[in-house]
Amino acid sequence: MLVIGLTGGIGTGKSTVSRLLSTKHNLPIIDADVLARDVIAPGTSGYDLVVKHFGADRVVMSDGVSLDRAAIGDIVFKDPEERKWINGVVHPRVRKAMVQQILKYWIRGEWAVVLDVPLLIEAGLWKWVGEIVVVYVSEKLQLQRILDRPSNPPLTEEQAKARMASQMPLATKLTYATSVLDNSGTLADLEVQVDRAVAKWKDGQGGSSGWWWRLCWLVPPVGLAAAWICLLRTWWRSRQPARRRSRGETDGRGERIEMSDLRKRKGGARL
Ligand SMILES: CC(C)(COP(=O)(O)OP(=O)(O)OC[C@H]1O[C@@H](n2cnc3c(N)ncnc32)[C@H](O)[C@@H]1O)[C@@H](O)C(=O)NCCC(=O)NCCS
Ligand SMILES: Nc1ncnc2c1ncn2[C@@H]1O[C@H](COP(=O)(O)OP(=O)(O)OP(=O)(O)O)[C@@H](O)[C@H]1O
Repeated sequence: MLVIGLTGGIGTGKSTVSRLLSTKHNLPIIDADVLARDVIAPGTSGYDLVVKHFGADRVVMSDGVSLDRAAIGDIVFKDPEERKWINGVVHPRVRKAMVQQILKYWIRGEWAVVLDVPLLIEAGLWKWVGEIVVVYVSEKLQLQRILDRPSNPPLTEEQAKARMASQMPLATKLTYATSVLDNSGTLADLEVQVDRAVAKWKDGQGGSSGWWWRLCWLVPPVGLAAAWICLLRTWWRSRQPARRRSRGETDGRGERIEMSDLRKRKGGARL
């Protein structure tokens, strides 16, 4: 089963792409935002921790039970330490729920599953998926779409900018991508790109017969070996010097490669 990691920035169009993948292409979707709500819903250990940490007077609504998500958002998107704290509560629980759902879809014999995770790269989950799809728009359009989106209560420009700033820049996320969906155009433009991406993934899984994923499913040792190869390939691609440089990594190895590139260009002159 191909595990597709779908990511991007807040408001770049991940849910819009998920909807297309689910309704048009029948792919199962695991939505991290939904799981992140479930794991701090009333009655969970996550809820108790959040209420105890932030204080019921700040984050519980007037009904005495429901969490005031806007109030929590105002705290955590302004304060990196508080964001780190809530991530520490939510992320391990979301990861566990995701693994359970992936297993469920694998047992069902699905050929692929989509993980819609806004923080796929930030949280390091990109290492565990076979495809990394980044939904991209410019920062200007991103802000515009967040502000235009119907939400209750609507986000102010300041709140939207605080959320954007709390995430890794989209340009850096692009350097991890195995597929990029440019959502700067119309919904029809996006749909064409989604169709093309699905066709590519299907090809990789054995085309219309799906012989390859069926073999992996029916013979688990083959499936396991294929999964390891797939993870190694994702990891290897991410180590490529060009990708590392473009996301600003300047460790020794990257610098040496740049220097040797320069040497070649200068006809071997000493630098
Ligand atoms: C702070 C909370 C309560 C605000 O809830 P609210 O309903 O207003 O927003 P919602 O959950 O729908 O998130 C909207 C978007 O905000 C961005 N976002 C959410 N949490 C984070 C975070 N910790 N860091 C950066 N961006 C985030 C994502 O792009 C997400 O799609 C909520 O976002 C939360 O619990 N966040 C911490 C857990 C988390 O990281 N969730 C993201 C998926 S794992
Ligand atoms: N191509 C498009 N043209 C116009 N509007 C769009 C397009 N794609 C998405 N939108 C709109 O932009 C807004 C943000 O899209 P969406 O909710 O899919 O983003 P998201 O990445 O899932 O956001 P979040 O990180 O908050 O979950 C929505 O109101 C959506 O309808």
